[in-house]
Amino acid sequence: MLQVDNIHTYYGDSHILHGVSLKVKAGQVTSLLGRNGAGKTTTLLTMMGYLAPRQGSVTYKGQNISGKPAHRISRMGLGFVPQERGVFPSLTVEENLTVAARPGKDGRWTLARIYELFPRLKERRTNLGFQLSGGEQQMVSIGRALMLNPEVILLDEPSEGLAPLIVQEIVEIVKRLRNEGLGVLLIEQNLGAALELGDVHYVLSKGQVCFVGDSETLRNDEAVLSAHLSV
Ligand SMILES: Nc1ncnc2c1ncn2[C@@H]1O[C@H](COP(=O)(O)OP(=O)(O)OP(=O)(O)O)[C@@H](O)[C@H]1O
Repeated sequence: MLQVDNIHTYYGDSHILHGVSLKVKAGQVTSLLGRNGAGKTTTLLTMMGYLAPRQGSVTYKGQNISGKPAHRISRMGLGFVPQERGVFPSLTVEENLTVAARPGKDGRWTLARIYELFPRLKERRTNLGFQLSGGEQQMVSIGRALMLNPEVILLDEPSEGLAPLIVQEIVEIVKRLRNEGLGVLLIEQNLGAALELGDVHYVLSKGQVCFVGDSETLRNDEAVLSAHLSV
């Protein structure tokens, strides 16, 4: 569905991604792991069109999307939940959710369905962005991406800084999205959550993929766990 082939991405003269390739399939969670600075966020930003790869390509449903502007890529069906969450502080929860909403082909995600997925957001729908907890902000950020009716959703460290109970809530939400047939690409520092969720894991090191495999294979690969995942 979404495929990255041999991308090389730079920040100015700094060569960050050295030939990263990966695939995101519908109805699966693809996890992207690796130490700080390994290139995970850079990979997502390249896929979403915020950075243009100097070499290689990003293909979505057979179409080369590398170098297309981010707003067009998002309109094609790629939802993005950035690490910094991007909640507008002076808008209400409901305004944050609807500000960029757009019906998809089958208009599946509506405000009512987002509130069913996140009952807490319904309770807080008139609260302003700056009044929300970290977990609630993360829910708004995921809900807002869903309101664009994506077929693939890219999540950059959704559990970062959240209490364990909220992390578990986010894990359950990601499972539901996968079960609804979305393709999910997940950057996750919480290895337990990543192992629970990931159908396939890619481990990045210095801008290159150094491991691809399922949770069981990763759990048993002590060399990769200790060298690249601080376990
Ligand atoms: N705007 C930028 N300008 C220059 N270098 C950058 C920029 N953003 C990131 N980098 C560098 O690119 C490398 C990869 O960063 P990236 O954010 O992709 O890593 P990451 O694996 O997502 O790690 P983290 O968990 O810290 O976000 C790092 O060495 C980082 O210092």
